Amino acid sequence: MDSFSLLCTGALLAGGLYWFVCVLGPAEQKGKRATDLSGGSISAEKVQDNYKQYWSFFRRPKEIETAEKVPDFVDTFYNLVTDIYEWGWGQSFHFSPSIPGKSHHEATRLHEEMAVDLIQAGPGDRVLDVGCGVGGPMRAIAAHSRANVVGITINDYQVNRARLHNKKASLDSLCEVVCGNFLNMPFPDNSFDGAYSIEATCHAPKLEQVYAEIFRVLKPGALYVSYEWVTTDKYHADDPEHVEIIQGIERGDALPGLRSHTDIAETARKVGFVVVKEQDLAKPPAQPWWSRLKMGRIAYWRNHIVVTVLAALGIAPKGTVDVHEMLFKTADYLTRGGDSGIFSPMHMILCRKPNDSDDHVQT
Ligand SMILES: C=C(CC[C@@H](C)[C@H]1CC[C@H]2C3=CC[C@H]4[C@H](C)[C@@H](O)CC[C@]4(C)[C@H]3CC[C@]12C)C(C)C
Ligand SMILES: C[S@@+](CC[C@H](N)C(=O)[O-])C[C@H]1O[C@@H](n2cnc3c(N)ncnc32)[C@H](O)[C@@H]1O
Repeated sequence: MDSFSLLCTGALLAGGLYWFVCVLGPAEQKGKRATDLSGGSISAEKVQDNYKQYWSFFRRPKEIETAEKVPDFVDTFYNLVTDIYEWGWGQSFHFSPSIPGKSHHEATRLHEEMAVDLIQAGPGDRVLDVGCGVGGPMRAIAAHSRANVVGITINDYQVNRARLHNKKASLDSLCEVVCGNFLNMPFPDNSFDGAYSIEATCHAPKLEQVYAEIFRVLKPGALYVSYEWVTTDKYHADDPEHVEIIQGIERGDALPGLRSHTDIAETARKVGFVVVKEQDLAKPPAQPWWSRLKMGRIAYWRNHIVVTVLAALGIAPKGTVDVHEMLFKTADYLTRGGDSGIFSPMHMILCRKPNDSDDHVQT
């Protein structure tokens, strides 16, 4: 073999190795492998139909307004996206402000730890994670605070993923996961010492309903913190570009309608909470939360090729390509929402359930 052929063979082998390790391997550190992408609890042959069903909610707006149908629609969404999220983003399904000198992973963890620090939970406390996903935040929070965390999610595929990850991380003695609807939780009144929700209550058709449920299960005096998805004071409903961005975010993220930042504290007070603090964590001096989305663009193209090849080979379900394309477009709407400042995924509200002895004057 002459040296040119040797060079070509070497280059081919290196390229193949790169493809195997970087392309077919997890897109995100500790994520899922592309070859394991599934439709969650939906069988492979039904993924495409379920994707069409998901979109039909938006074609018939009356249907999405029917509040009782929203949890099923959200459940379908998470069957479709959970594996892709884990593969391309990791085990925490939320944003966090970028922190110079820190990795995405570290910034995510700090954002999660801040939630449990705000509700002042510690060893022996029983804390509720409202809309827990596959449990990335739950594990970080349990490890940081040593509190017992109980997570609830509507999606049974996520329950199994979260339990598996809890076991692997040796945190299953502190972390428990329940499948259920956060609008009607299977927990007794006054049974938690604290609660948090990270980018999850935006899926509730009526915020009042989920806040009232959280209020019910908290012990008097307990704290609750939420990171809410909202439109900011820069959003103008009469600007067609603003409307296009917000509708794009709603469609690509299974949202029954984004709320205004002004609705959050008002709703919390309405159900009986005392509002301790409210702050949009996306506002400067915080660094952009959407820079991670922007930086990932090349990887999304690569992922698109991987998903297309795997679906063509029958390794990934057919509809995976459509779901991936939807997420691709959603990433763009979210980036535009961040760049324009009309949208925030981290409007933080810290609330307290009053003690029975408190006078009920709202702060
Ligand atoms: C809180 C919610 C989810 C927020 C984010 C975790 C997800 C929102 C958009 C998602 C993604 C967009 C682009 C995908 C990309 C095309 C793919 O190749 C790899 C995965 C993505 C990066 C994916 C990851 C998760 C998001 C950033 C909502 C639902 C309330
Ligand atoms: C974007 S994910 C965030 C997950 C998690 N908080 C995290 O940051 O990784 C939203 C979560 O809310 C859950 N969810 C949405 N609607 C729900 C409902 N009605 N009842 C219970 N969980 C729900 C979803 O199943 C999903 O786990």
